[in-house]
Amino acid sequence: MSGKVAVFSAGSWGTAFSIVLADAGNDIVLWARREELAKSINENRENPDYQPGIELPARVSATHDVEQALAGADLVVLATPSQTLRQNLTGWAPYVERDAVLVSLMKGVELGTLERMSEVIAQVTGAGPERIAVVSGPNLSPEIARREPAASVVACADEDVARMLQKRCHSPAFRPYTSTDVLGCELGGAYKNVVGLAVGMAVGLGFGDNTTASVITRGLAETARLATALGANPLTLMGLAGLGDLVATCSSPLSRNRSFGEKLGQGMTTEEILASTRQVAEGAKSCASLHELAMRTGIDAPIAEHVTEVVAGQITARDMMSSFIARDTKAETD
Ligand SMILES: NC(=O)C1=CN([C@@H]2O[C@H](COP(=O)(O)OP(=O)(O)OC[C@H]3O[C@@H](n4cnc5c(N)ncnc54)[C@H](O)[C@@H]3O)[C@@H](O)[C@H]2O)C=CC1
Ligand SMILES: O=C(CO)COP(=O)(O)O
Repeated sequence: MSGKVAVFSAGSWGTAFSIVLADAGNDIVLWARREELAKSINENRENPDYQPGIELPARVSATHDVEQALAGADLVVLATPSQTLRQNLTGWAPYVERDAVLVSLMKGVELGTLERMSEVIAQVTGAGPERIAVVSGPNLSPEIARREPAASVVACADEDVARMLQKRCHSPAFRPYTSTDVLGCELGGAYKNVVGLAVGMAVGLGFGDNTTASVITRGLAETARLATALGANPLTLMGLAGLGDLVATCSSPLSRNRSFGEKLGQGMTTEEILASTRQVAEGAKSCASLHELAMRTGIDAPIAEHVTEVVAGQITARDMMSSFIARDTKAETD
């Protein structure tokens, strides 16, 4: 099964996932925000800004023209920073083919509205749940771009659509599993970034594996508590889009969220860290929306709460770790 796929945009994950889709037999048009980047990708077969040193397959071409990217595409893959999706998609939506399936690769929750990316897509495009899908799993983009073996979850409320997407992105190095739990996959993906920040802070403070394993495990408990309260299948959180992604993010120096946390742990401020990178660390924004979502749902979320405070400069990473230990004691399963 193959066809034309439009990928928005040519950042780290959009570029790496284009390689997966091309290896699976699709023709990809990769939209780049900057015209000169699109030109450079077409001329040099490489995205020097986001996946340097990786040769792009012949099936991948780039454009800065939205209409050209979307014409005839039956799959539209969205990989912008989460907080920019609504505004961007509002401009792109008029050119999306009527029956195209919109696929979110994003791992964030919108500030203010507290909406997941699939909800933003539904509102902006009017697409029904059978046209909205999510891909989420332990997929650090530099490893995917190098075609190192990895698995992931493709979720859509309509199982037939999930199966179609599974076929469209099953490549020799990338193994997708289907799910109908869109909410569970999205919350797993967004929450692991926040836990990755907390783990990074512990690493930056010089703490070892007991500390990081404790934060990872309690992070998974916190994620599952909120996601299941909102209707997720608990097994999703034990799978690739939950535990799998949490392990990859929290253990890898390639993770931008973990690295961001590490710098906070070493004493840098959020502003200093943001000024030092062009890539997005979604957890630095979604910590606040997830904390608010947890409060609104009546769920205890100390990791999201404290990470939000550290990112906002209200407490230090060391304060956060002390507070985790000093909290009222309780049963593990409460
Ligand atoms: N990089 C990775 O390993 C993975 C990333 N993701 C998720 O994919 C999403 C995108 O992440 P990355 O590609 O890694 O980010 P990135 O920072 O590498 O690239 C972001 C892309 O969005 C564009 N962009 C930035 N601000 C924009 C704006 N205001 N309007 C339009 N375009 C804008 C940039 O030009 C760039 O093409 C995030 O939600 C991230 O959590 C998910 C799985 C893996
Ligand atoms: O989502 C990811 C891996 O699955 C990428 O993590 P970072 O955004 O922290 O780099």
